Amino acid sequence: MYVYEIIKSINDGWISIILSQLRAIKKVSSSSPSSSDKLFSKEAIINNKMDKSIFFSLGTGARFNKQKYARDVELFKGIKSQERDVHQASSNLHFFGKSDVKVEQEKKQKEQQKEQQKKAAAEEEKNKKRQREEEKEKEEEDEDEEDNSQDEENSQDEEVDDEEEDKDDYNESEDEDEEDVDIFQKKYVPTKIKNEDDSSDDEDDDEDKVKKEENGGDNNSNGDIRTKLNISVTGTDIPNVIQSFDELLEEPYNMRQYILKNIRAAKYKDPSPIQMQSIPAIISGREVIACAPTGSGKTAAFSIPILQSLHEPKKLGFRCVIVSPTRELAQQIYRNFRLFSKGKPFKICVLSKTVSGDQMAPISKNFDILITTPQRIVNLIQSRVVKLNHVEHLVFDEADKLFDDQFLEQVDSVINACKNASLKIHLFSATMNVVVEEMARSIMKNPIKVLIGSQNSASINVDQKLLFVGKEDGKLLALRQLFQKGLEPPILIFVQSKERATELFQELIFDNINVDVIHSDRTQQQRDTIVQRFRSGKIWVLICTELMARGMDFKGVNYVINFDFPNTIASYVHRIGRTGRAGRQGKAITLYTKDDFPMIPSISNVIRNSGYDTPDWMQHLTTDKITDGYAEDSEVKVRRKSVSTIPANERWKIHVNNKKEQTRKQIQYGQYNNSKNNNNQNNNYKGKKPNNNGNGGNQQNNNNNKKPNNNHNNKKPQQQQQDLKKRKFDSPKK
Ligand SMILES: Nc1ncnc2c1ncn2[C@@H]1O[C@H](COP(=O)(O)OP(=O)(O)OP(=O)(O)O)[C@@H](O)[C@H]1O
Repeated sequence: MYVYEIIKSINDGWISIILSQLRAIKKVSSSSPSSSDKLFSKEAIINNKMDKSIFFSLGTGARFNKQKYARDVELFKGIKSQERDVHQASSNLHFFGKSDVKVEQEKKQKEQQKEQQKKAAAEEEKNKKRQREEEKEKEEEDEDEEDNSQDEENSQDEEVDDEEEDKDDYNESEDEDEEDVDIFQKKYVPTKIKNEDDSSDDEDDDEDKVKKEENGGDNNSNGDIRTKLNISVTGTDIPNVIQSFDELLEEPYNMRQYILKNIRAAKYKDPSPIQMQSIPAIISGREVIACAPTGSGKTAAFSIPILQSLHEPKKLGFRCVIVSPTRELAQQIYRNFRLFSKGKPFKICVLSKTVSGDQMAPISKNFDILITTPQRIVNLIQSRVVKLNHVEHLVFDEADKLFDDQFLEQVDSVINACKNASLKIHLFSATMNVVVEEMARSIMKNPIKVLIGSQNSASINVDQKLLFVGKEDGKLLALRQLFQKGLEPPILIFVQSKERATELFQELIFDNINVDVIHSDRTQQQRDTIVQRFRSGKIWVLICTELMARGMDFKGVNYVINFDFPNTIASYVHRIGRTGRAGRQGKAITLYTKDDFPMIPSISNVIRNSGYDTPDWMQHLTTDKITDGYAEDSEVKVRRKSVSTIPANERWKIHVNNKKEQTRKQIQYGQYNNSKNNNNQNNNYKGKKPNNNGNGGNQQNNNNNKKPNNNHNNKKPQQQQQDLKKRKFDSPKK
């Protein structure tokens, strides 16, 4: 061993070290005369007793006296060829020294090994912890079981009704997995393309700089992640982002096992950027203003941490209130809470018109979580049926809409009714404006603002196109042409008003399109049925108003068509956000006429900011009334000519003749019986390509069922016609 140290020392020219090594040899030799030999003996190597470090110490360029040490070389060669295991032992040894690269590789390998060992130990520790937690959970569950069965008996009809939908939720998640949808965080929001005239952008940038400074800069690893994923945060003492849901099991979050189990069951692999920052913030007891693109998982970003923070069901009365602008969205949020609270008997309720104050009064104390529209809760507050003294979390989903004039007074009443000193207020939306934010900040305590991407931007997953159709009459023609080219359902078509929705429905139903219409004049039951049928693929094309623009999470919508141009930028962003959700791709086509020119520059800007192209002239269009789409007076309401083209009775005749013709053709080609046998499949578009006959791929479907696919399905044609006329007559009352 010492011989090699000496060689190395010679090589390095360190005489003094040589002397000391020689002294050492002398010492060793005197104590054990043959020790030097032993070091290189076959046995020593076989038993791997040799101190390998000696070989590692020979660096590149060590001039080894091969002649002198030929014996050792031969010995090594011999051992390599003779002994397999020795071969292995000796393979770690580099007799003739190693290149720097090899040394480096060795080092890295060692480090990796160490790292792996460390990870394995950590993993083991984690598993142990998980096991302990699970055991604890099990004990808790056993305790809860008694409560649970009692709670089930008391639970609201609504909850039972929604059981079916809950199942759908899980199925939908599985679909998602099948498609292998990429997690959202891998996507990056493209760099904002600046409009020279857009001074507000510059202001935003300045503001961003200030925010980053407030946030202590982006120099740490958290800062890197935030920068990479376009997460901007403002506020003080901002908790770190989480990069996996598993991190929530650890300190300081100590997430309950059952929640994580539910997250896994929902097939959420990784948190989305808004979840990465909002979940730790809310669990840490902070108030949050969250602004993130449509379909980026905001609902889970508040429901998961709130469930963790509520800890256990308590019969104190509502401890969490979620306010949403529409009943449909409230139902959806309710399902989300149910999904993540499975296994814990939290009592969750959605307030609807059918739940009267009398019904609510005796049971309100049993509930933990309330999801409601503003008017419903205000009614109960005013009639003193519910008390909100114990509310710990108050969430305004679609906050900018709720803080709008339409709801502001009601929102104010709700805030005033929440008297708990430790109340936390949270605001969530894909769009936010300065006025709302300022208003909210005045009632919030040291909130953290989380912004994903740039404010008020459209989802980058939606391919957006603007389509000029000349005059109002051109819209229907353009729509029919689009259908003829083949649009893959499900499709959402947005129009400006209930009346226009009905008119368009009446046009399309006679084109044999599997279409239905939803707006606020339809009954609650009709609305529920339509939403469910659209979700399950029984309706392929859904005509709707702003009622469906915000929050609705219909998985897999392929197209959003803005038949009527949206009135505001926020409306545009939310409408087209019904597609391209959870990392999927979607398409949006917006029809426009000359009347819509005032909104073109700002919408064109939004499209460009999300990474899609628009013609240059749109940026420079000057009209009498250019708007920025956010100020109260900026809403552009265009008076539009009726959608209807021909009188209803004429349309009916055409429809009946078409039907007859189609049936005749099918019988002629022997398709009728075959398609009848496939009746069940026809209710679902999944896996089918649209045909090119202008009916959205539903010709067979309609024929087989012998009825149009709308809510008149079970009625006779004459009855349908009467209903249609009645509806047309009824609908103008707003
Ligand atoms: N971490 C995740 N992994 C996979 N899917 C997720 C994750 N978080 C949420 N989702 C799914 O993404 C979809 C959109 O979520 P959500 O409805 O909460 O979006 P949103 O941001 O509230 O959209 P909007 O602004 O339109 O209301 C849902 O189907 C939800 O199940």
